[in-house]
Amino acid sequence: MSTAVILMNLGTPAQPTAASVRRFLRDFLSDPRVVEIPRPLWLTILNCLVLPFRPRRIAPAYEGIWNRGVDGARVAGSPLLYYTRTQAELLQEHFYSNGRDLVVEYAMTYGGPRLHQVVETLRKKGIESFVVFPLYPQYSATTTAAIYDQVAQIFLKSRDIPDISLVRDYYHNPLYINALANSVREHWQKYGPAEKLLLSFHGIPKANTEKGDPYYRHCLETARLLADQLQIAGECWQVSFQSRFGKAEWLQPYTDKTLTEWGARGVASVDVICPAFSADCLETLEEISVENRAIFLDAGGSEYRYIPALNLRKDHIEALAAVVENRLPGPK
Ligand SMILES: C=CC1=C(C)c2cc3[nH]c(cc4nc(cc5[nH]c(cc1n2)c(C)c5CCC(=O)O)C(CCC(=O)O)=C4C)c(C)c3C=C
Ligand SMILES: [Fe+2]
Ligand SMILES: [Fe+2]
Repeated sequence: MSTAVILMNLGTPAQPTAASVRRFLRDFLSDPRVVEIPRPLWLTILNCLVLPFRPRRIAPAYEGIWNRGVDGARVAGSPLLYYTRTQAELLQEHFYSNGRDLVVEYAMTYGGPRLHQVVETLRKKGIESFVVFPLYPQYSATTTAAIYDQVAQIFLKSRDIPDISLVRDYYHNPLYINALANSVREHWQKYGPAEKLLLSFHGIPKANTEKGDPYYRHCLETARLLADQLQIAGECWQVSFQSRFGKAEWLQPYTDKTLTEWGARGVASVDVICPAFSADCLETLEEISVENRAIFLDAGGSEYRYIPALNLRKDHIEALAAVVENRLPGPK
């Protein structure tokens, strides 16, 4: 039976323009998995307060990262799209060279390419079995479950549903933790370790955790496993949460507040890693590498270094391959 792996990530605007960002945000923020405020109220806020203003504010930030990957490397268009597409190509090469007859494609939850289009094209090519792989190591209903919903929606009216396997999470996968640890060690070899290592995860509303979303627990477990592997003392590292949106309380401690406190308290140098992002994107290349750097330096810090996402690292592609292999029938 021919099998396809579909790597999935969040999605990104088609262009770094206000019109394009508006289209993307409308699609993304209309998903009830992403914002759980009661529908009529949220749609009013979205249409009257968010979509008329946020795209114009965010478009310049997208402009700033467009065609530029980590360390200023030239990439085509949106870094998130570039890294996801190239991850799919590298994973395809990995399987070819290991004699595995698997097709690897990619899709985005919002924007494009859409999952339903990718699935349709693959089915026309005779694919009968799918591994849908959200590139979110830590499960959250706001991200991973949104992809499960799309899979269910695609086959809602089908009689003959193909074999589908969905990867729920890989926050404690040893190869993923190992790739993170290697990336930190290589960074330390280049620059020497900073006084503190900040593990900044994308936030979600605190209420989601209270209602049972395991994301917070998954983040803490990834952090503990990484710190164990790096053998760093408790006072040298901390978890924080970035990218909050709206007025409600999100998971704490917040990344920007933590950096302000550290700068003011005399912490001179900090390394920042973002383990929830499998690819560099707006939230790492702009929010972490530019905005939060300025916050730390303004607060009194002197050295701020961002450790890139795992992106196209060989050990990352091998970790993704291992997660896929676990989903396939046959000897492991
Ligand atoms: C409104 C609520 C949001 C939740 C909940 C949320 C969860 C969440 N997001 C990611 C990963 C990414 N988010 C990205 C951008 C982004 N996220 C939100 C809002 C929420 N995210 C917005 C509004 C945006 C767009 C930018 C902005 O307007 O500020 C991205 C980057 C996209 C890109 O184009 O580069 C990623 C990736 C995770 C992992 C997560 C929950 C665990
Ligand atoms: Fe987000
Ligand atoms: Fe952000």
